[in-house]
Amino acid sequence: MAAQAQQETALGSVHEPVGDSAQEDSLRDDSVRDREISVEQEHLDRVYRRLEEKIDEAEFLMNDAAQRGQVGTPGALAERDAQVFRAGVHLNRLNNEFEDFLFGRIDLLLGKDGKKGPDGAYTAVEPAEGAVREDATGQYADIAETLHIGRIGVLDAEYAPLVIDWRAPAAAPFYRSTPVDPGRVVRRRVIRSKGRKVLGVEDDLMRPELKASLDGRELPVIGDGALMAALGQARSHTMRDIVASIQAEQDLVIRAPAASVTYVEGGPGTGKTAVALHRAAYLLYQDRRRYAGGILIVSPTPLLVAYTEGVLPSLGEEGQVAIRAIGSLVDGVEATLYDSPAVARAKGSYRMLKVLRKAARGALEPAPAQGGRSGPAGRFARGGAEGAGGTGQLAFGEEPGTRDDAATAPTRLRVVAFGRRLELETAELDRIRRNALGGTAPVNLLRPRARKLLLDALWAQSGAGARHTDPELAAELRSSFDEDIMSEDSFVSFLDAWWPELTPRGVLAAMADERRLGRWARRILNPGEVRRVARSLKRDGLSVHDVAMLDELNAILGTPARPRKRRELDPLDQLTGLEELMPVREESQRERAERLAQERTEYAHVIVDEAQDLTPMQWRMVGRRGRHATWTVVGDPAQSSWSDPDEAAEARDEALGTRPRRRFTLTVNYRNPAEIAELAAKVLALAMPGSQSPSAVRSTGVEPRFAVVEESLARTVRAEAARLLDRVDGTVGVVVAMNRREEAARWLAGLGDRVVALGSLEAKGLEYDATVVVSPAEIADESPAGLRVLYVALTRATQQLTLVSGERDEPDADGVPDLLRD
Ligand SMILES: Nc1ncnc2c1ncn2[C@@H]1O[C@H](COP(=O)(O)OP(=O)(O)OP(=O)(O)O)[C@@H](O)[C@H]1O
Repeated sequence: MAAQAQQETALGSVHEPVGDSAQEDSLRDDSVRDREISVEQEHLDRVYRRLEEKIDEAEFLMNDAAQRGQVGTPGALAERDAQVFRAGVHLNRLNNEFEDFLFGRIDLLLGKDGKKGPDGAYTAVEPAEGAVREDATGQYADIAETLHIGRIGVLDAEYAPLVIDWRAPAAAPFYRSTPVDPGRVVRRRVIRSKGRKVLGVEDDLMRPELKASLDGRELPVIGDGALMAALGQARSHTMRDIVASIQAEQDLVIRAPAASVTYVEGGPGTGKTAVALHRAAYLLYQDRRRYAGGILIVSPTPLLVAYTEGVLPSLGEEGQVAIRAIGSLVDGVEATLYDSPAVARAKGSYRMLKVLRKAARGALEPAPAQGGRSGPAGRFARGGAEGAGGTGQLAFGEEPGTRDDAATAPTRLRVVAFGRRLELETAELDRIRRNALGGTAPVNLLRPRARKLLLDALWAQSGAGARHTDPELAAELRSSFDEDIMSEDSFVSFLDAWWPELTPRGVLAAMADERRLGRWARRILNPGEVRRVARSLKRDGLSVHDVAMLDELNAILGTPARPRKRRELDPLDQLTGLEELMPVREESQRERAERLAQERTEYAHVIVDEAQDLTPMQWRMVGRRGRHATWTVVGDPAQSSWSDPDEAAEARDEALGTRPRRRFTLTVNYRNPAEIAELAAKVLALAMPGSQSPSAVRSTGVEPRFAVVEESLARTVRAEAARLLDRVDGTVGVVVAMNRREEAARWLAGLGDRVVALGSLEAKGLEYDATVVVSPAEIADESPAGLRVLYVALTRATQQLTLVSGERDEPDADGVPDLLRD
């Protein structure tokens, strides 16, 4: 398996012909390596000199702009602003991207890149005829062109490229060429540098059969290839970019045209998350104006957001991309709680949509009386307007209900109009409410309709209409009747209390009342589900699934139009000199960008990571943020923790609409060594019989270890975690069933910050040098999707895996739990 993957991923490593003894070989290797490093160092020095010139230019531009500013005509001021802004951006980019921005090189045969393909990469990259020649010893050729690839493009003074931006079409062969399909590339080199110093080079040979020469010398090849070097590195708590070693099948996804939906499936460790992040950077590079509308990346957990959020800045992209956990998609809300599987199932499914629609309308009704106490009826009915004279005097006592608490709604309305006492009783008010709520319009937008129906009823009761047969006179009278009543503060207060503006949180709070929820969920949820959901809504704090419910309620309730706020004074309007302008301009640019990002509710492109986990309700929430967007959806059905994948697929298709799908599959597992991948495949066979696991790209020779609990679970897990900490340089993750999260953190106390405990659902997307998976049976039994969750847990390690089994796992004599035996 591993060998086959190696072939496909261009990992060939061929060294320059060397001498007789091993020692001679190694000396010679070192001197070739040093020579190659100094070649790249020379190039990097040239690039830095050029960058310094560019910085001088940018500074000159800014000073020049400052002088022009003193002229003071409006035209000159506008030009000054524009120049200062451009120069500032330029300077900022140069300063930020100075570190480690040159990372690649390709040496190419003679030939010409063809036209740009639909994905922006060059098509027809075949060598020119005669570029490869043949003699008795085999094929030979000269290197005709060398390109250096980096995080941004740099041109020399004559506009020749010193560095090509990794996203430019000309850089595509750096990623696309493989030994199977090399195009013009003979050697692909990854350059490791820190600041201004080149530290090393790693080469992959794309045409190992070819004897190629560069400037009259045979082309040397150094190292075992960049991919292997990258994969072997210890993991930290943050993800690294893979810009220097993106593989061909991944590059196809990264550069796929943005129109419609790019749909990517692939097993654990195939680089889906990495690819999604690099794709965001690529799309911005391709069409910055289009994506000024923002790119949203939806991630399953805050842990994965924290793990991945450094990648885009390292690729030079930040501002336009928002990475949000699915529980933080609604502004101002951060879900920290997890629901039990049964509650999650009820809250996440389409059934909940029906319940919410009923709740949103039902929340306007007064809550049933509790424990023998009367409902709110009496509290709002206080006669007292009688005799006050005038028109439209309304009387009811006490404070009106708060917006979030429809339970205090009044149940009687008294008003004196045209000298008559008019009164609407509970039954009439209820009838009017039901009438106003007919149809599906958002509840908060129905208030004018409800007000109109109230006035109709009061008018009818007054009998004034019947007394005037002249329709014009009657209409005039009616309109003054309405105006008088509506201008009374007390009528407005009654309306506020009887038809308050409902908030999503208010409705959710109303659903925590089991009796009310029971009414709204009749024949939709079973009584057990009603009880559990209501109980879960009583807790302080929100769960991930509550957030999708809040967002749905927001759409169901609607927001009435509000009077516009006065435009705030722009501080820029107040300033004169450049000294003042610079910091404020900088500040307000950033602030403005942040404000825009906060206010943004729709995006130009939406990327969904771990898409297999979204519930139908979550798909609806995400769908609302990309109604006019193009999409990239990455996921792995075999890792889904949602119990009803068919229902989720239906919701996904609804969110994505009729946009055409372009499908890709990633097939190579870059994370797990073959030894771990093979063990995980056993669980995959149980979880999703017949599905294919990705091929592991490397093997470590270290088999997974099986440990059995002896004295106590806590001790065994702690000892196994400590053992792994000794064996790897980077991180160790201890994955337990969700209900053991807190105790597991205590078991590991004092072992240092290289080790973390996490619940099975939190392990999504993360990776560690080594993992301890605690009681596979517990994880598998947690939910109907438990086996798939276990598959996720087993595929988190880059080097070593230990399984700890308790009694429930029924380990055999070798400690192998029942679930993982052949
Ligand atoms: N081309 C590459 N070069 C170097 N490292 C890579 C490459 N592709 C993937 N990786 C590494 O492989 C690991 C897995 O990648 P990633 O997390 O993106 O996979 P995934 O498909 O999202 O996995 P999962 O489905 O398990 O969450 C990461 O450490 C990533 O950096």
